[in-house]
Amino acid sequence: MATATEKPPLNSFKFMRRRVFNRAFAAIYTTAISALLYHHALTLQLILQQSKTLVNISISITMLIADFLLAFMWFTRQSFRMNPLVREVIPENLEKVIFRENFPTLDIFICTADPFKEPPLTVVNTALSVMAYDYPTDKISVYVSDDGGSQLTLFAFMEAAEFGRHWLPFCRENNIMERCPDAYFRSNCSADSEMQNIKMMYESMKIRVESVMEKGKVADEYMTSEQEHEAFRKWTQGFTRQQHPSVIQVLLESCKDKDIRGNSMPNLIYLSREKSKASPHHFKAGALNTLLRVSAVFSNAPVILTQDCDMFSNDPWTPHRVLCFLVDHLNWPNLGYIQFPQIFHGLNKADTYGSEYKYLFQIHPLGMDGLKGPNYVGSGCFFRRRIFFGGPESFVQPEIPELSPDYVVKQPIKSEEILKLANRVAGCNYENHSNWGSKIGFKYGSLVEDYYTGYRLLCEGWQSIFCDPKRPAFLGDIPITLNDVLSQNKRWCVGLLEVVFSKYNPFTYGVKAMGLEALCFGHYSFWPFWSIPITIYAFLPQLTLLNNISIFPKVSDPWFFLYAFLFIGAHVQHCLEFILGKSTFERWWNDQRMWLIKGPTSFLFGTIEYLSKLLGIPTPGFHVTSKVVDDEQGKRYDQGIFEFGVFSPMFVLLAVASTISLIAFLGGLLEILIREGNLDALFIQLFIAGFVVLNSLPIYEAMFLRADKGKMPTKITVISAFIAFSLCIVGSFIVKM
Ligand SMILES: O=c1ccn([C@@H]2O[C@H](COP(=O)(O)OP(=O)(O)O[C@H]3O[C@H](CO)[C@@H](O)[C@H](O)[C@H]3O)[C@@H](O)[C@H]2O)c(=O)[nH]1
Ligand SMILES: [Mn+2]
Repeated sequence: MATATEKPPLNSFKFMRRRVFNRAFAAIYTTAISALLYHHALTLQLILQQSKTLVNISISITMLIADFLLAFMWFTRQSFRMNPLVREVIPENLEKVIFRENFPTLDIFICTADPFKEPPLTVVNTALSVMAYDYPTDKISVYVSDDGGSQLTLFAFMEAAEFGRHWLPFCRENNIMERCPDAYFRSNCSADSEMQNIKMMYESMKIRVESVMEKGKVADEYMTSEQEHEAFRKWTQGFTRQQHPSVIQVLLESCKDKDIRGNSMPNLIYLSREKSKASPHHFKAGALNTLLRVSAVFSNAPVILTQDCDMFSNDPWTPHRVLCFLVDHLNWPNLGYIQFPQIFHGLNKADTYGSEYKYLFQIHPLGMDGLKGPNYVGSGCFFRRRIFFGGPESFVQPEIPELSPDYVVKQPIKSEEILKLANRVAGCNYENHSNWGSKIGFKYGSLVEDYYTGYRLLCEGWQSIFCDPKRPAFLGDIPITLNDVLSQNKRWCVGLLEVVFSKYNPFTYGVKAMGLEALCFGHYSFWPFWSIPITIYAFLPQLTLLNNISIFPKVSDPWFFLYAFLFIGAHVQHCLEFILGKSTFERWWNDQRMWLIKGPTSFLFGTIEYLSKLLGIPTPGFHVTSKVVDDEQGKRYDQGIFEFGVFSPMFVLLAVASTISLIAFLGGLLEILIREGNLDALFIQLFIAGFVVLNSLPIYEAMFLRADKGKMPTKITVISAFIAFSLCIVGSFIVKM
């Protein structure tokens, strides 16, 4: 073992050169924005002096509001650009610094919530991929939280425990990188008999799980031991997803269960916390807090990984990379978590729905890493257990000593006493009158529990680190229909607004606690507000264009160049950032298109849903994203065809906005070409309408040209065309008032 002085390095970082450019550009752009606001003030003054009509005044004020909000969002976004840094880890050096026997134990949490939206086989694959980490197996404990309370999921895990005994040694002996069985078998085929053998085992597990799924329950013939019968007896008549006792099943016990080579297996524990309609369960945050407690009782590892059920491990060395930061304790006494990016497999070439969320998951975290650290994104994040119990200097003691992060578990996990305690802390009333969700554990109060928890932890004084290795550490599923994408985004918006309107608002509370970093969180929290400028820009320039009212500077006016610079500058910078982040022009185009689409849909409807919730109108809460792929939809997705198909009120507004732009663009062109209208004065409006039309091409196609199941439902096309024409008529009446 190397001595302290000659310890080889485990990690390094460097600030990105582009921060210099970012800062210079930010200075120039700030000047331009100030000029824009000044121009707005001038216009408004002029209008008031000329005592024009109420309509003119309202138009000016509305455009001012839109531009002000865009400017504000731009301003907060610069926080990500001031100090980006990249890190590197050298896991090859790890075992020169710390012996394998001294690696800390690791508790891995996997959350699932619905066997029909999250197929148990997917969850099982995720679990197997992390059980097979290149890490001392007796130091790993995998906990599966099943909020769906489904015997189907438990059954799949019983099968997985058996299959794992073959899979783990197979991966180890063949030094396989893809330790998620499904991903491995999809990309490898060989005639090698060992591989054929294990593939057959996997297939037979798959068949068993799928046939149980089809039947909807686990029939007696599938239960092999008395222990299994015992476990499934919990599913009595009155057992429903919303109301049932806790189910905790130890499927593998590291000190007893061995793989086929005689090496120990990791602990594998199935948990479905108690649910009752009478007590709130706080969705995923509640599930994670139960996992924190139950895992404390069984193994209480100092390091925790949280994982969504569809995010499998793509690199067995990930824990090594994490340790490269964690063993460096002295440098980072306040280091609380290490976040890996969410990266997705199965994206189509163009990334039609911008599902990569390049900024959210890959570009912005680099910027935050140069400040206090990246936000927590719900999956692929390694925590120190201690972080959940108060700030670095202010430890908060949990109500029972067994849950304390420094408590040492003394009994075997299947002992009567331990199981009893585990069931107690998984009870739905356990958290009543306690600090869970406020001072201890994952924080309650927002549907984006990841964003909110990360934010609060950094406010408490913890730091975090972003680790983005070349080979993605995890790969996840993406929603492949527009409705799923927008519903997910809408849920996020509701959660973000819950934070904006709480006492922890990033611009007030956050700025005091963490300075510049708070603007990053503030920027995200204001996402739903984007609906205001985008919706204004989707309607106002178009409706005024149709009525020959000019609302922007003429092309011959020097102020025109300011508008041109602001538009081109922002778009070119985004596009460059995208391409430098190893993406393509096409993906950038779709990303900006999705941003426009979200304006009058998810951003706006998220805001409405939040307001309804305030008024006590029931809302869907945490609507889990479906991970099941319909074959036809999958095909269309691969071809890059937009998927509408269902009747969603969000689509109505989207179709109205696109139709109005089309009418305005064609009307404007006619006016200018045939009647020699004033191109000089109307150019910007014509350009905006044209830009929306260009972005809306797939929407027109879905409304008017397609016949497949994914087209815009005819009902929506008719309703929205009717609304669009009515709006045009009403608009022309109003301006003539
Ligand atoms: O009551 C619930 C609801 C959800 N989940 C789990 O939470 C995870 C995320 O749910 P999903 O429907 O996939 O949401 P997404 O919007 O795709 O997830 C992103 O956004 C969430 C916050 O809204 C984060 O929790 C996730 O980590 C992040 O990937 C899944 O594993 C679910 O099983 C639960 O355990 N209990
Ligand atoms: Mn997800």
